[in-house]
Amino acid sequence: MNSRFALLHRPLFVIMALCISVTLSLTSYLGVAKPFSSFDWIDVLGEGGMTLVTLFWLLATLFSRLKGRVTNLLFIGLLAMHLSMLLDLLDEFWTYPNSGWITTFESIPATLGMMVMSVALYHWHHEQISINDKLQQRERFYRDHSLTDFVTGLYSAAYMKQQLNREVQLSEQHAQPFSLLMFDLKKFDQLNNQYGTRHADDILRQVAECMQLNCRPTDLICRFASDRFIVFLPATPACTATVMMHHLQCSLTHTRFKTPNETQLSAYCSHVTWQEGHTGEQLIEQLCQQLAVQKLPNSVAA
Ligand SMILES: Nc1nc2c(ncn2[C@@H]2O[C@H](COP(=O)(O)OP(=O)(O)OP(=O)(O)O)[C@@H](O)[C@H]2O)c(=O)[nH]1
Repeated sequence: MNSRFALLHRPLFVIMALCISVTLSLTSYLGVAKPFSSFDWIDVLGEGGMTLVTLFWLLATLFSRLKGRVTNLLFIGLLAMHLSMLLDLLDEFWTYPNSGWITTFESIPATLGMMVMSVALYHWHHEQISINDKLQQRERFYRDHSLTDFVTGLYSAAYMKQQLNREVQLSEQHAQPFSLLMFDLKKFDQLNNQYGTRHADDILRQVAECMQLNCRPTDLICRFASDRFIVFLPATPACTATVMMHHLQCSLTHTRFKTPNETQLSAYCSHVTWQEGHTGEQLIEQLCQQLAVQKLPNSVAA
């Protein structure tokens, strides 16, 4: 509930107060008080409870909804039900010798109120569908433009490319080399077929964790494509990059990944170190070419 919403509904609060005051005044003006001994306390309790609950629903609606058609319909329906309950409660305390129509009338607002409420709920349902649609569109927008990979939580390829281009510019100014590693899991397709996508996704997540554990805090790991990862090693010369690549490759090979059976993985890997004049795309192209060579049937790595 939000008190700021209530400020939007000042006219509805006035209407509610007016209707309740008129009902109370009318019944006390037309009615004759019943003797205390004839009060039926069980009825008072039951009808009083319903009167309070409908009043609470009314207030909750005004404190939690914005202005609009659904709010107005809910207000009308709930107010009519509340007035019916109030009249029902009041005739526990008053009799109406010359105005029996009040007792006849008391159940009509409830019926009308319920009909209006039904219409309000129908429109509320449609309102909710359209809100959900908008939320889904927004969620898709953020997911599409997200900088992280949905499955592994690693950085996305788009983010890596952004960082790479920035780093190429910086390196050109400061002539400081950086390196990139690329890993491609071997026969991941078979794991997908053997264990199904859910378990294969789990493996990708565990691979991501394994790489994070074995990289330095300054390194940036991204999931480049399906079972392909890139590690960006800032301020790292070629010799250190080679050591890091073998270290990561060994870590992947020696880890037992949790699946229905424990699975061991191996990966093709390549590395490249920035040299003056190279663009980010060229570096990635070189990494991919090295992997393609390893995948050739006659290659040792294959
Ligand atoms: N579970 C899961 N599988 C994916 C995802 N993205 C791509 N894949 C699957 O990953 C597999 C990659 O297949 P390939 O590129 O042939 O790789 P591979 O089987 O490892 O082949 P080699 O690299 O030559 O050993 C395909 O079966 C894709 O459907 C994903 O997000 N989750």
